[in-house]
Amino acid sequence: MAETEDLFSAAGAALAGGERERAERLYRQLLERQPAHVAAWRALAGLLEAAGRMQEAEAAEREAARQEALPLLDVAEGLLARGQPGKARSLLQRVLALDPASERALRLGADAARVAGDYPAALDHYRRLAALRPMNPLARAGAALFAGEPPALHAPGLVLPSPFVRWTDWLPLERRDEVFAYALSHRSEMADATVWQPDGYKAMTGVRRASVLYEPEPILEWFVPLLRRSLPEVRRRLGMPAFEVGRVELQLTFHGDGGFYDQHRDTGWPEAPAEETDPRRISFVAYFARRPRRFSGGELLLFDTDPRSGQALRDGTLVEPDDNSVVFFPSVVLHEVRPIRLDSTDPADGRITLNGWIHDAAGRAPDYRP
Ligand SMILES: O=C(O)CCC(=O)C(=O)O
Ligand SMILES: [Fe+2]
Repeated sequence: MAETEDLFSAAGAALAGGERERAERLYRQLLERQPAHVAAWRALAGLLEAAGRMQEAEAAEREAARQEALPLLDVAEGLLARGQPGKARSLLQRVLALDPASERALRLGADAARVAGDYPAALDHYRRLAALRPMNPLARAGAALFAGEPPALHAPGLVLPSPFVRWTDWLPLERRDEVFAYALSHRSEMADATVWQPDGYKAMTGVRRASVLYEPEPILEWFVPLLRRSLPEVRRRLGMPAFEVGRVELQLTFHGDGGFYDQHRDTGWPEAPAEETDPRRISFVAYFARRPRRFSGGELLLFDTDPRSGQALRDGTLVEPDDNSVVFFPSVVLHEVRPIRLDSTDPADGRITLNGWIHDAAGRAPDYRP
């Protein structure tokens, strides 16, 4: 280190003494030893510019910016891993201002935007990555997903954002109001939500806290046909092969203050018997809430999954539980409901969903993995 600083001073002195060639040689020597020396790159860039060697000067300036951005990328990645996407995003904006071609900043920026539920920003980052690396599978998959297009490619083995389809302002308003009113008038009939255990379904408040009303008849009648009509488009965008639709499970679910559902997949938690959940292909959740929402939290998180281990690698994509929005995702995708905070006991202030699963009539274990 001391040696490089000596070189830096010597180069500066040479420059001040008008010995441009010697200064250049010294800066280059220094940078060979310490390529991360931002000030040396900048000094070299200035020297080259003064000599009219514009292309070389620009290259040195770009390298200075790239080297300045590198440590910020590590910090941003750490912030993201510690659940601070907001801070990570502002840092990454700085990095991209310095070095617009930083693939790592674009990847991290897309991750940070996804986990903040900012899909337009995620799309923008994937598109910029795709412009730099047109064949990069992550760039192509991310750009297609957030543009609402079918998956661009089949890339088994890669960790890609889990596919989903989300629509806002989904139901006609009368239908939206009908569900909301039905949920409120049947609130007292809802039972504690359960999860599967080897000795049967159990309420386990350390894993899931919610109330459920199974198969709400008057809603089923029109809701299930509506789902069926949406299915071709949903399947297309999930890149899911056609299957013969079997049963559709439907439930009305309520989350109040403290409600949540830990990480799980709807095809079994941690391992449900095949006959219980194997036929589930597509999970759907339609959200109902007061506008503006009175509760905070309660977002759905779709994890990025390592296809080899089946474990969640990253928080993935956040889905806001906006009133009258709906989300569809493959039932094999790992997900969770983040804790809900609410300082009211009025059920109308809570998080109401119509959620369930579309079955494959053949009922086999899924041959589809996202
Ligand atoms: O309420 C949600 O957003 C998801 C619910 C869920 O994961 C489930 O019921 O299996
Ligand atoms: Fe689920």
